[in-house]
Amino acid sequence: MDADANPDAAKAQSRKACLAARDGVGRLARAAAATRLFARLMHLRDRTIAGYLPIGSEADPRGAMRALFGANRICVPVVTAKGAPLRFREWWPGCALEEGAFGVPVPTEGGWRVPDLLIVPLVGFDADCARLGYGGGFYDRTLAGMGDAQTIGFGFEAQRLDRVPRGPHDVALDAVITEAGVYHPPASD
Ligand SMILES: Nc1nc2c(c(=O)[nH]1)N(C=O)[C@@H](CNc1ccc(C(=O)N[C@@H](CCC(=O)O)C(=O)O)cc1)CN2
Ligand SMILES: Nc1ncnc2c1ncn2[C@@H]1O[C@H](COP(=O)(O)OP(=O)(O)OP(=O)(O)O)[C@@H](O)[C@H]1O
Repeated sequence: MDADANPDAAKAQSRKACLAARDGVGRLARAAAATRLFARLMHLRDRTIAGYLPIGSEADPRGAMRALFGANRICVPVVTAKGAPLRFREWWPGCALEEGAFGVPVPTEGGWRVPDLLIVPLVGFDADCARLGYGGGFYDRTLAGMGDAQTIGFGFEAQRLDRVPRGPHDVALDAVITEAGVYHPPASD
């Protein structure tokens, strides 16, 4: 099968494999990934940074979110409607949360923010920084409308595919951080 000709079917297959691999990631790799994310972002000041509140076996960015809070504004994604871009609500350490769409925790109060940097959860990725998500298209729709915001995928080596099947809407990330290092997309020129 030509994966790019039928990306939705190819993605569904890859998604299962990536989620199973992610479920198997151990504590050491999880701690190492979190440390790398923090090391990469700790210099930031006066930014509006979208983190996320992890579900299932996702890499946990909350340590970096807590550390970045204070010198930066932190927000997290909220699904407001199917087929709509995500919106981002202010988050702070210990803020009250409730269960939102798809079982994702969301803050109960706080203003809406427009992030200039997004830490993006991954189901899978490849070395060119193509991303595979849960399949709702939420991040693709969101990033399509965000202009020059910086995007950093966060996950584990176990989630790396040889090549993520490309769909017409897919937006490549500016970097992917895992426990092993940082990936950047190939230069476009
Ligand atoms: N932590 C986190 N927050 C996020 C996302 C995400 O991927 N991760 N999203 C990214 O778009 C949006 C929520 N969209 C989602 C769309 C589908 C599923 C989903 O299919 N979940 C699986 C099982 C989840 C698990 O691992 O426990 C399911 O419902 O079967 C999850 C989130 C916004 N917030
Ligand atoms: N910008 C967009 N406009 C319209 N449809 C889109 C857009 N982005 C994605 N879609 C559609 O949404 C569906 C899911 O897309 P895709 O499989 O790429 O999601 P994903 O990136 O894995 O998931 P997510 O972004 O929610 O984590 C596809 O059918 C795709 O065509």
